[in-house]
Amino acid sequence: KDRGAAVGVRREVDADGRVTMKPVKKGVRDFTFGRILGEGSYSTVYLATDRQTLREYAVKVLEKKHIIKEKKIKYVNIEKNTLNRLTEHPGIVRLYYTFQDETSLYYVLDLCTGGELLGVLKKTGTFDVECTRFYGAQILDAIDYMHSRGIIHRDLKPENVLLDEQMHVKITDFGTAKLLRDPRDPRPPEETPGQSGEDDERAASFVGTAEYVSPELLTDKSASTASDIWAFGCIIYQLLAGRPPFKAGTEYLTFQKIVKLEYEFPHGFPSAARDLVERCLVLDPAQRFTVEHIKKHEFFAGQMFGKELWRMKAPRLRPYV
Ligand SMILES: C[C@@H](Nc1nc2c(c3cc(-c4cn[nH]c4)ccc13)C(=O)N=C/C2=C\CC1CC1)C(C)(C)C
Repeated sequence: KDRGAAVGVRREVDADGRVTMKPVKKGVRDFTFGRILGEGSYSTVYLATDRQTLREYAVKVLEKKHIIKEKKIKYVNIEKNTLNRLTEHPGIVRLYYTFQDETSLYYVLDLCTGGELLGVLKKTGTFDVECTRFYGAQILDAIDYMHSRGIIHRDLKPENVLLDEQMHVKITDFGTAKLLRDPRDPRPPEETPGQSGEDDERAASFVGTAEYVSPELLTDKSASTASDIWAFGCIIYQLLAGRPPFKAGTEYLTFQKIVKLEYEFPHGFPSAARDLVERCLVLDPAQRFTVEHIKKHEFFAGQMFGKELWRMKAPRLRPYV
C-alpha cells in the first residue's frame, strides 16, 4: 500500500451534518507532464506542472513490471526510505510525495533547472578554484548531512549532482544508497527491519560507477562513509582537471588503476587542491580524510559551511586555465 504523505484535505459532511476532513492524495491527473529531463536505468524523470498550484516539479516514473522483472524492488524501497530520511537539507533533492497507478510508481521531487553538474562542467571544460571551492563545499555539506543521518550514497558522481535555479547543488539518485541503522531508531539492531545492515546479495552485486568507485568496494565489497569521501576526491580533481583521475579504455582497466592508485595531476594543478585530493584518494579507508579534516584543509580556508554557505550567491562559472 502506497502511503505517500497526503497533500491536502477535503471536507465531508455526513447525514447528521457532522463534518470530517478526509486526507486527499494527489494522482497522475493532478499533473501536466512535460519533457523528459533525464533517464535512469529503471526510471524516467519528467518535467511536470501541478495543475492546481501551477508549481513545476520533477516527477520520477518507475514502471512496475520492469522493476519486478529486474528484481529491483529493494532498490525502489531503499530510494524512497532514503529520500524520506533526507528531508531538511538544501543540498539534497527533496521528495514531496509519491503515488501510483496500475502501471507505474511516481515520485514528485524538486525540479533542478540547472541540470546535471556534469553537463555544466562539459560546457566550461574545467572550473576555476573559486567555483571548485563553492561547489566542493556544497557537495561536502550535503555528504556531511547524509552521513549524519546514517546514509552512504555510494554512487556520487557529477551526473548525480544537480543544480537548482540558483545554481546551487542538489544531490540525487539514492537507489544505490546504504542505510546504516537510523541513529534515532530506539529499537535494538536485531529488530530493525532489513536495511539496517546490508543484505548480502545487494552488497555483493552493487558497485558504483567505475570512475568513482572506491578501492574497498572493489576488493572487500565493504562500503563506508569513507567511500563517499573517495568519490568526493575524484569530483574535486575532475572539476579542476576536466576529467576524472581514473579513466581507462575499459571498466576492468579503470578498476586496475584505482586499486593501484595509478593517477597523476596535470601540470599547473593548484597545489592546495592537489594536497586535498591526495588525502581523499588514499587506498586505506581508515587513513582517508574525513569530512571534518576536509573542512579544515587549506583548500577550504575561509570557506563557510552550514546555513551561510547555502545563502551565498553561486560564483559565475569560469574555466581553470
Ligand atoms: C540523475 C538523474 N537526472 C535527473 N534527475 C533529476 C532531475 C533532473 C533534471 C535535469 C534537468 C533539468 N533541467 N534541465 C535538465 C536533468 C537531469 C535530472 C530533477 O530536476 N529533479 C530530480 C531528479 C532526480 C531525482 C530522483 C532520483 C530521485 C537521472 C539521470 C538518474 C534521471
